[in-house]
Amino acid sequence: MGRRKFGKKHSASGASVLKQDEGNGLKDARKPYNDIIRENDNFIKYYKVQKVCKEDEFEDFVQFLKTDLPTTFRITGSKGVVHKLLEIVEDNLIKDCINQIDSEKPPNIFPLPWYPGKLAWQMDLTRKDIRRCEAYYKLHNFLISETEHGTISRQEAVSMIPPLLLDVQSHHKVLDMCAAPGSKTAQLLELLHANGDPIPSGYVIANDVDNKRCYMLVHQAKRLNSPCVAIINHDSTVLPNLHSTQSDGSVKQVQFDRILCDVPCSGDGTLRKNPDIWLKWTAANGLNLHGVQSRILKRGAELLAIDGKLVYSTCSINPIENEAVIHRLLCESNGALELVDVSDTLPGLKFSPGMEEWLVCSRNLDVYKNFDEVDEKWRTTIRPQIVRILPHHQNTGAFFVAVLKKVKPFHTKEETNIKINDTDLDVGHVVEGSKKRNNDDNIQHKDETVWKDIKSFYSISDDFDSKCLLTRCRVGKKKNIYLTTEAVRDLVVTNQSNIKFINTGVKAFVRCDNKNMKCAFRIANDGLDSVYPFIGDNRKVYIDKDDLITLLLNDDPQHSPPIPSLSKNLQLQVENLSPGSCVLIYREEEKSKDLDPLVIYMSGWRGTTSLRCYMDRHSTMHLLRLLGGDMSKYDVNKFQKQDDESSQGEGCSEGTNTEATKN
Ligand SMILES: C[S@@+](CC[C@H](N)C(=O)[O-])C[C@H]1O[C@@H](n2cnc3c(N)ncnc32)[C@H](O)[C@@H]1O
Repeated sequence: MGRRKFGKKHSASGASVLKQDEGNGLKDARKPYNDIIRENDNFIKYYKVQKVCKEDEFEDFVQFLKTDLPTTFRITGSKGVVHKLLEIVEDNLIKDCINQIDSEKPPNIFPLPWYPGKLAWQMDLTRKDIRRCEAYYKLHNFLISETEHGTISRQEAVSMIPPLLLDVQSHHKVLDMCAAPGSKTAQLLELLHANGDPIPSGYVIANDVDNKRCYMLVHQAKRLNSPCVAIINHDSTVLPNLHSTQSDGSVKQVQFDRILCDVPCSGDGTLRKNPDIWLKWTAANGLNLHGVQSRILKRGAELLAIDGKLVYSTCSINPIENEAVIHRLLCESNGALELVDVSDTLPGLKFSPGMEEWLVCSRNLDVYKNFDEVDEKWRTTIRPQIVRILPHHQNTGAFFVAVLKKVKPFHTKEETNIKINDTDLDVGHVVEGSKKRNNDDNIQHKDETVWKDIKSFYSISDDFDSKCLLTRCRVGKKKNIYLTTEAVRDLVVTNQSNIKFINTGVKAFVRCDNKNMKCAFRIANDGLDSVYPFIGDNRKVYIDKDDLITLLLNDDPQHSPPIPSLSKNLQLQVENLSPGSCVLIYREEEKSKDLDPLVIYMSGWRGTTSLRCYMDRHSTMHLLRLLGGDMSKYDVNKFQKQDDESSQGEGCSEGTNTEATKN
């Protein structure tokens, strides 16, 4: 969910420009949010005449829109981690906030009733409350470090709904047509990995027309460490067909099992989060976007497999951007698409059914008085399987979701079934932009050597498909080696002449060129969950809680914990381990058969006399939090330590401690 930037053209989408002096005539919309007068007569008039909710609810609807949005977040990760984090939220975080607040009415913090497994939480606090109030500094630190680590996602409640309704399974081919900044892409990826499979056979292709915004997707994908994602940069209205190689070597057009069309919209459902929209709202915004929204949806329907599901969503309240778009496609599809009734899918979610009638108004709010004047396509009734969420239903933003199922072919373009030469990309490259791949035998040869060294040093099992390792450049020393899946690699290789791939793969190995190690690459934390099952026992070290906490508390690369300072068990394990990269494994003792134990894999380094783990600051905080270790060194109260704030920076990267390899 999201909306176009203020006053920004969206040329590629063909959508019109939102001008600064639109709306209620105020020229300078760049006011501090506090100073914005949350009123717009045209907005009120328009939605009254559209009968967007029952008459007796209208006042509530408007009042809720005028208040700030509560904060929400989702918990994600392996089952063991999720269970632990839930415990921390319920037992520590909430109590902490309540105890700290010097008020009779502490903030309400509760799990969203409709989100499965208590994994999404809402608190009646705005982002600003949390940032500015000292009592919430631990909560603020929690939100920042867990977000950066990838174990929570701060996402608006209503924006969590479309991926849930898509019902993604680990084998699904999923397309996210308008993906940036990527909160829903992240959720789709989580669902793909939900059954615990570190390398699912399905994938998510995340597309956005805006090249810069595609890099927001890169950041999201990096947080989640999935090898099953590729980011592409196209106008969805004319998204080229993608092809994949079949088992018989032929190449066939990809038909997606699941498609998300979270289209660009006027965004008036986000008024609580973006009050500047009050200043520039006009009825024209929705009208101008209807065309591009319809074209994106239609292209999505073309790319959908038979029996596949497509979710169309907007954060707009306007029926012209919502029901009218769905209605238009249903009319054109000649029975190929059906609306799916999702009204019972998320018990506990309050919503209104889709609108059955709507009006077309001009920019000046001239409503078509004589209904005969209105084109047929605007006025037919739509069945109410659609989910419409308004802010007063359950104190959220406003949102629109419709789920479509394809039951027979629709606008089929000729299916291509072409033979191509199988491109043998042993250690290939991550494609940046539309650069074409050219063969370079020398590099292939060198890469084979690199792979041989890695395979032998880590005793990597023969089941591991080294073709799925990619590098970013074809010439010179490779810095990082990325892991992708067979299916994603095939897509990159097969489509690189007509698809602009921005990024794919998760970092699996990092060059470290240390004279003490017999391999030039160390293991990266990012891809460890996927690579771990293939690593031999010779580089695995099992670590207990106390030793792990000792390692995590050490942040001085020049003085890593000396081996004799660690437990006897650990000393014995590393005694015969040659210097270099290793995997540290922590396994919590099983408390109950019903609960998955906490298991953590980390990239470690056995120095000549010391042992350490590679962890950035946020991941260190995350692990200490899970282990119940002393966090005082990192869980800084910025109100007491204002001067240190910049040095507590939020952008550390793995291996802040690159010097560690010298120990
Ligand atoms: C509502 S936002 C998507 C929010 C995103 N799904 C999320 O959950 O974070 C709409 C996105 O559509 C992109 N967009 C606009 N026109 C497009 C087009 N014709 N093709 C593809 N993407 C487009 C915009 O750049 C913007 O990032």
